[in-house]
Amino acid sequence: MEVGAPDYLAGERQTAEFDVESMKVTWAGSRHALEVSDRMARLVASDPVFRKDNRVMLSRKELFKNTLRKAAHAWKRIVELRLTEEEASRVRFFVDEPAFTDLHWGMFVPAIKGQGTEEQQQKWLPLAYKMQIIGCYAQTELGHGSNVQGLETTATFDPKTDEFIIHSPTLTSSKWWPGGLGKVSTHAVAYARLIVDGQEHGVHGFIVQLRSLDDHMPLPGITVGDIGMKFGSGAYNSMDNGVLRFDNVRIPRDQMLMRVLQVTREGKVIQSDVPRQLIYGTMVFVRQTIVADASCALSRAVCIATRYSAVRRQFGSQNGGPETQVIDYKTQQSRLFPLLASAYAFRFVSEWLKSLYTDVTEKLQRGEFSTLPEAHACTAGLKSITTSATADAIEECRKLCGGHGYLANSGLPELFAVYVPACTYEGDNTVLLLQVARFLVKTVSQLGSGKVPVGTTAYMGRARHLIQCKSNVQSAEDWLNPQVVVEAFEARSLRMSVACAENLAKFPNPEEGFAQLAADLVEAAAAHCQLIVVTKFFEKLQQDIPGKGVKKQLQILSSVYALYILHKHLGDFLSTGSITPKQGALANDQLRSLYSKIRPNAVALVDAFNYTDHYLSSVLGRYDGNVYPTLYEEAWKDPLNDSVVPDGYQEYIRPLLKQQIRNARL
Ligand SMILES: CCCCCCCCCC/C=C\C/C=C/C(=O)SCCNC(=O)CCNC(=O)[C@H](O)C(C)(C)COP(=O)(O)OP(=O)(O)OC[C@H]1O[C@@H](n2cnc3c(N)ncnc32)[C@H](O)[C@@H]1OP(=O)(O)O
Ligand SMILES: Cc1cc2nc3c(=O)[nH]c(=O)nc-3n(C[C@H](O)[C@H](O)[C@H](O)COP(=O)(O)OP(=O)(O)OC[C@H]3O[C@@H](n4cnc5c(N)ncnc54)[C@H](O)[C@@H]3O)c2cc1C
Repeated sequence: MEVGAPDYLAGERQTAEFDVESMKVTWAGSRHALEVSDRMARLVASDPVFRKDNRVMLSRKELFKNTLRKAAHAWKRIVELRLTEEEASRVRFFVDEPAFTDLHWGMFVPAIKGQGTEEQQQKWLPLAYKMQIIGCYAQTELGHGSNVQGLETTATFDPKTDEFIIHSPTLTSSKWWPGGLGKVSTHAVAYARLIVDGQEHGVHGFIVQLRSLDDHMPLPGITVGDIGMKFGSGAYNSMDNGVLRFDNVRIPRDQMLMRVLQVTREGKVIQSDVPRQLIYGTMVFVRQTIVADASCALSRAVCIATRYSAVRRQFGSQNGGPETQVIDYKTQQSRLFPLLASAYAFRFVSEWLKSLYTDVTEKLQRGEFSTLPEAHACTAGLKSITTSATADAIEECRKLCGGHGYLANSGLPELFAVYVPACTYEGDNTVLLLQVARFLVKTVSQLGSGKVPVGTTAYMGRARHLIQCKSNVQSAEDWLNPQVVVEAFEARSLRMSVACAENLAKFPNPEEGFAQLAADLVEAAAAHCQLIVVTKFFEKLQQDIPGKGVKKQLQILSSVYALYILHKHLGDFLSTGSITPKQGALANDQLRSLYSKIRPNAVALVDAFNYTDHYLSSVLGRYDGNVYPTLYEEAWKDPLNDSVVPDGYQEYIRPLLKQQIRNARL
């Protein structure tokens, strides 16, 4: 905010009962992370090239070219200022425009790192790091996305020339969706069925050059282009999601990513001791980053809706005084505050997930693979529940802002349009929950075998207790005890998984049973993932959290998150007998009283996200709360208002009006 400018939300900020600067550190993860983030946000906000308020007005071609300009400018600044990897990734984050660079840094580079041998990494990574080649991740095809084993593209080894022949045998085998592919990438990690000596060896990744490094023309045998406009204006249309066909394209043998499986010069196929699932490793990496991204998108929407709810007034004027701030309505609070709590919950679970991922990666480097299934289940499940909740929440925030939320300059419509595909990409959310369900059912089925469940399923080791325990909540206050809450969540989750396992056992064919019970399995998987989020929030509070009143606020938010989920899924808790109807009602009483505790802190709790007005790009979410004059000014900037009488008046409006006059005379 400019120095000396009026702050219409100052009163809201004065009621805060905690130190906002300390909360900013907790949200960012460390003082260092906050400092870097803050500096990069300001760098981007102060650079006119990164302007984004005109995005929805641009045609697809203009939007795309502008995105290229921004990406090139960002890279120039990164090089000129010698930014670290951490700083560079924050710059890309604050530029806030889906672009080919997301896939280059987010998937192409990680795929080579995770699936390439040492030599392959040494050859390709320096080129990618300097952006002398630009890559994408070409897995999905027109006919298959979720079913990776169903991909049709082939990679046939030719021992005569020591090459692979990459081919798209059918229309449905055309690669379809990869971001950055349509117009920019020079290379792809393309996934194809490996065929050696007539034998199939599953799907593997191959580095394929697509375009000339001299004139950007597609290489012989490559047909490539953009798949067309997507949902919304602006939004994800800055990305060139692409289509790609291979017509017997030859690549050297050493361009197959060979960490998991090697093909020798003689055409021998050698399986290393690395499990084949590592081919899916890039998806595990990205799913983990998507959970962090959910907390960003959600906190952004909540920041807009909270500030605007404090500015907006409707009804309730007493003796000509001001009307009631809509944030004071209990209904507004019961819709908004759980979303605020969810933003914090997702932030902390993403922190934990990142540490789990780092730990598993280190173990994989040492040849220890036992924790891979849990990493897969956690990343898949948390990606699923956090993106679904965030997509719903952005739309709820739009509604919380009433009519003005529907204006493009509220920032919410575009945020929604950019965000919703997160429920689909990197694995459709239902398909991913079914993966979690498989993991849970397997864990339950091994309970009697003496195998002790560990990690996030450790609670299943107490199945005997959890299957029959009764919650001893007797007052609303009791619901503030994390142990009581966690036990109710554990009982619900365990009982749902056990019920699924028991029902599955009734089917002679387990796969048929799995298919029939899929809807129940998805619910059991979601319950397990919600337990993880609740537990990790409470565990965060065990840490030393400095700053006046910060821990207290987080305790309130953790209880709000847990009790909101309990309220939303009360049916599960009751039908599994994990709590009684009376206890459910007490949880609701507690929730109401927690909302009152959040109210004086709400604006400060969203200030703690430390978002610049540039990043928020929302008139309603402005830091200073100066909403109405800005809305009024912005309206006049619309191209329709360039002329008082619109284009088309002479052709279409005037004749109509004249005709009415003639009709009236008749
Ligand atoms: C540096 C900056 C970072 C910034 C990041 C930027 C991010 C940018 C985001 C950009 C936005 C969009 C990009 C989008 C990209 C994409 O969408 S890429 C394509 C993604 N596609 C998918 O996600 C497909 C989903 N399908 C699958 O994952 C699999 O096909 C599925 C798991 C559903 C099934 O696979 P099958 O091989 O058939 O497996 P199955 O037989 O069921 O299971 C076998 C066995 O393997 C285990 N398993 C499955 N997956 C994994 C895994 N990933 N890791 C480990 N283990 C896995 C499974 O549990 C089974 O185990 P079991 O013990 O035998 O039961
Ligand atoms: C914006 C965007 C960016 C993308 N970027 C990339 C990229 O860079 N690279 C890339 O390779 N791909 C990319 N993709 C593709 C993406 O990964 C796939 O679309 C995604 O994995 C879903 O697969 P699908 O489209 O085949 O959906 P489908 O599997 O066809 O899903 C359709 C419906 O069927 C249901 N369904 C499917 N299988 C089952 C099952 N077994 N049981 C129950 N229900 C089922 C789903 O729940 C869904 O409701 C992108 C997609 C989008 C939207």
